[in-house]
Order: sequence, then structure tokens, then C-alpha cells
Amino acid sequence: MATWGYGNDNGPATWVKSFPVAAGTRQSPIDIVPTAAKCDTKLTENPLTVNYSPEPAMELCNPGLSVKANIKSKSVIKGGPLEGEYKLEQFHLHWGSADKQGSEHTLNGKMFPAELHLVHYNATKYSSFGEAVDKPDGLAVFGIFLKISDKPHQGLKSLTDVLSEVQYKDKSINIKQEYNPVCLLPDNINKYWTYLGSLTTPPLCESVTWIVFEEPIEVSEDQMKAFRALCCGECGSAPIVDNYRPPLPLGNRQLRASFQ
Ligand SMILES: COc1ccc(C[C@H]2SC(=O)NC2=O)c(OC)c1
Ligand SMILES: [Zn+2]
Repeated sequence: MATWGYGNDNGPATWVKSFPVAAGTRQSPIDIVPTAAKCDTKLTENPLTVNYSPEPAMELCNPGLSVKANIKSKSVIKGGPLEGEYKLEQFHLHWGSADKQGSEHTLNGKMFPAELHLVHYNATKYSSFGEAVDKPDGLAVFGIFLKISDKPHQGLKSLTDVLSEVQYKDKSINIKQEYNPVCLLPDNINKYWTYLGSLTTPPLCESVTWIVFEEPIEVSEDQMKAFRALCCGECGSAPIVDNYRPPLPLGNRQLRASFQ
């Protein structure tokens, strides 16, 4: 199969041909229906804690289907649904060609213009991301919805202001100013939904504990335009837009909420 993507010939509906787990029982994303979530006090008794550090010269790259920042510093999370300490490996985004679509998770069937994923691996149990990526308790991903506001998101601005420098596939730059990814989190990280799921792109490993925050972060239309100006390939190639997998059935899984 030609490489997977989001087009008509290689998009999410075709992935199962090369990645049979696409038809698995713990696939992501899902539609989040808050009334179907079970409020679990165990999640609040053991609050989710984030201990992110400033990343000097953070590497920002265009791998062709998103934009990604690779993390070297020791930024870790624990608590909430997690056992052990999970270390931040990378973050990236998914966005639409228009504001009406773009997120992977949906909320009562509603899509947001974009969704930010902060990917962590279980550093207590595994010695590297590569070892953790296909283990059932290997990864924890923060899902943060983006919504449009008239003000730009200051934390994202350090990235959206330089996206033109990684416009083409395989371009990468280092962010000059040190960057602490904590600036990307919503104010209230105590309200989230969590469930057992998967990577949302091939190889679709069922290795992710998802933590999707209720509070979106707010970005400007100009910042969305900057994401939509990124290209899938070299100069003249198609823009990176609609790089999202539509929701999969929750099936027998329990969606838990950290709040009432
Ligand atoms: C081989 O390992 C991989 C492959 C792909 C992704 C990226 C996926 S997973 C997610 O949440 N969103 C995405 O686009 C990954 O991320 C941990 C790890
Ligand atoms: Zn993602």
C-alpha cells in the first residue's frame, strides 16, 4: 500500500488493509459524550500532576502530515489514571481546512477546529519511547481542544510565528528562546475525561491512556491560517489540512470523568 495519509485513496478508511488493528476494540479517537462518562473519585484522590521543564532550543519539524516538536528535557506527568511517571516525548497537532472541523476527538458529536496532542511514554516501566509505543500501558497522550478567539494563544505564538520556516516536508528548525510546553495546557487540568485507546495514526498501537481536557485553549484565526499554510511535501505540494481520523466506537470501554 502506498503510504497512508488522509486522502481518498490512502485515508483512515483504508488503513485497516495494512494495519488490521484499525478494526480493534481500543481504537482512538472517540466521540466524548459527557453524560455517558462515569465520574471516578479515584481520579481526583490522586490528582494529575504535570512537571514540565523549559526546553532549550526546542526542535520543531514538518514530518509531512502534521507539525511536531521533539522534547529532550525531563518533562513528566503522573497521577490521575496513570501508574508511574510518564515522560513527554513530543507534541503535535491535527487541524481542519475550515473551523468547522479538524479535531480527532469530538464532544457530543461536535468537532473543534484543531486538537493538540502531547505524547508521553511510561518511563517507570520502559527505557525508551520505542519500547513503550506498542505496550498496553506504554503511552499517555493529553488531548487539548483548540477553539477560535480574537486573541492569539501566546504559548503557541512562538511556534505559529515561525511555521513558515518549516513550510515544507522534512524541514526543521530550533526555537531560539527556551520553551516550556506547560504554556500549552489549559488553565484547569483537573477536569478531563480518560479512556484506554490507541495511536490515531498508523501503526495505531493500542497503547495509549488518553487524557482529554474539558477546557479548550484559544487560538486566533491567523494562527489557524498558519497551520493551514504548511505543505505535505516540497514547494507547490498540497497544504496539510484535515489530518484527523474520525471517531471510532467506544465499544465496551468505560469513559471516566475526573469531575461531575
Ligand atoms: C510509531 O509511533 C508513533 C506513530 C505515530 C504517532 C502519532 C499519532 S499518535 C497520536 O496521538 N496522534 C498521532 O498523530 C505517534 O505518536 C505517539 C507514535
Ligand atoms: Zn495526534
